[in-house]
Amino acid sequence: MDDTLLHVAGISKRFGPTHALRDVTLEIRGGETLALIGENGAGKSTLLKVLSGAHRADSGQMSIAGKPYNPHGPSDARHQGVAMIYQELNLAPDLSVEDNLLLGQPGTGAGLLMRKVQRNRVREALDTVGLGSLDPRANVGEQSVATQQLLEIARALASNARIILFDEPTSSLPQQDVARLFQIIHRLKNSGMGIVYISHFLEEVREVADTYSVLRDGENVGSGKIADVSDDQIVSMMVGRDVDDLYPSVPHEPGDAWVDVQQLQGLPYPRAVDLSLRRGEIFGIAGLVGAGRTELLRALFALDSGCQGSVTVDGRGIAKSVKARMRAGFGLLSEDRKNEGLAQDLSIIENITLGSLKPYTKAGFINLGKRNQVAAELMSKVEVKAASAGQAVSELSGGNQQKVAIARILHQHADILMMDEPTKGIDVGTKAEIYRMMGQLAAEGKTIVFVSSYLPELLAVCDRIGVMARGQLRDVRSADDWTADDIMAAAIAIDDLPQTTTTTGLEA
Ligand SMILES: Nc1ncnc2c1ncn2[C@@H]1O[C@H](COP(=O)(O)OP(=O)(O)OP(=O)(O)O)[C@@H](O)[C@H]1O
Repeated sequence: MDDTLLHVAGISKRFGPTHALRDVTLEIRGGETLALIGENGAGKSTLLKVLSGAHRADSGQMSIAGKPYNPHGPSDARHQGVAMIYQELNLAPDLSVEDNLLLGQPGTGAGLLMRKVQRNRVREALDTVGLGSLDPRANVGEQSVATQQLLEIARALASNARIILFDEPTSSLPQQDVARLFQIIHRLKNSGMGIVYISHFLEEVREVADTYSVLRDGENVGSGKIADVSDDQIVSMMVGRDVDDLYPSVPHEPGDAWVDVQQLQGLPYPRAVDLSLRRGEIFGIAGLVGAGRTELLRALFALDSGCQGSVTVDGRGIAKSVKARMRAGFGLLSEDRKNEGLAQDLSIIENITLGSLKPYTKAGFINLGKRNQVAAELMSKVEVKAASAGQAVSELSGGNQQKVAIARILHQHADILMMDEPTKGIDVGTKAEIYRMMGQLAAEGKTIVFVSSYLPELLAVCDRIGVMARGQLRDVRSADDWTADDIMAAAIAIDDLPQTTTTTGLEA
């Protein structure tokens, strides 16, 4: 018997000159989780948007349990049993849990009996996602990101979804919530639903998925059972060539200590941080979500008023202003690229060069040719995939936006590059390129401060690693003297009870 739940054949989708999907085919059975894998810009999110009714395909056919499926929009897709869980959560923060779960469903506000049926459905959905003790009248805006994500799933269940689509669902979750999410995905799958799951972490893919499909440049390049392929095989399908080293290292020798930080104090984090950084070293910072890692970088960059403490570079005290810190060589890659990082409506070129137009300006005129050439070189260095350098950043895939942000701090010629989760949302092949680039920059004598929640990359790439816990930089050692378990132990302060630990990271 054919137990195909979702069948997708010959789907194509263009955005102007960009062929985001070409003749894509996909199949999911009930009780199966399919991992959708591919480089940044390969078309994964576009495919999920077509499946969830947010985009209309230019051509191709879809069917659910043998019946044609052509959603007119996301709510029509939901009515037909397909729900999408986005990275950015989509609930109404001012409404109650119950109202959110019933939003857009037929019969809301109808008679008492209907209301009772609906309440039961909400209860059941909350139970299934492990939120049975949550008050349905509680306000959604007061819940944590992890709870809101579970509520999104509960909402899909309350609307009788048969197929749930997840677009990098772990990217903003702490590790203990990741484990819970995986349990729930397994539960949904075992109840006969079909799941599609996008992730850049192969460890995650192996943990949740039964089957995989790899997209490259919008085309299917491989599919099958996840147990039948190695990580190397998946990576070479993604990038179209063998990648022999996922953590390439460039020889570099850390030199003298030249940045000295004393008693750096924020409101309330960081707390009395002393730190010494050497030329040509990659200094990693590990820690749990909320431990103050981002705040430490912001304080070093003098972004928040009210910070105390001294920062010297080569023995010179540096004033407490962003301008002074930038002049002294500091550059910051923010984790929050949407709000703080990039101007979404401006082009790639403008985003890369806007911070420092001086090298191209003469008598008040900008030498556009030169500027464009430098931007193009940086784009190819970090391998930004775009229709053209003039394309608006908002039209790029998430990972490619991150690469533009990296190109921008390279353009500033910063000597002390502070990178907050620089590989978040970046595919494995490009991650390797970023590690290589960090090694090259260190070999040129630059200092890199690398905040990451993904322990394998910290351990493989850094010269030294410090662990932050509750605002303090507690323990700094040579990377060779750390293991993943030691880092976890240092990151979890004694009174922060450990729940689940893995060796892959401290958060997703
Ligand atoms: N609204 C849009 N306008 C123009 N181009 C778009 C639009 N949405 C996506 N694209 C392009 O379609 C291609 C596929 O993008 P998509 O977001 O599907 O990639 P992805 O595989 O999800 O990447 P990532 O891993 O970086 O999230 C990219 O080249 C992207 O720039």
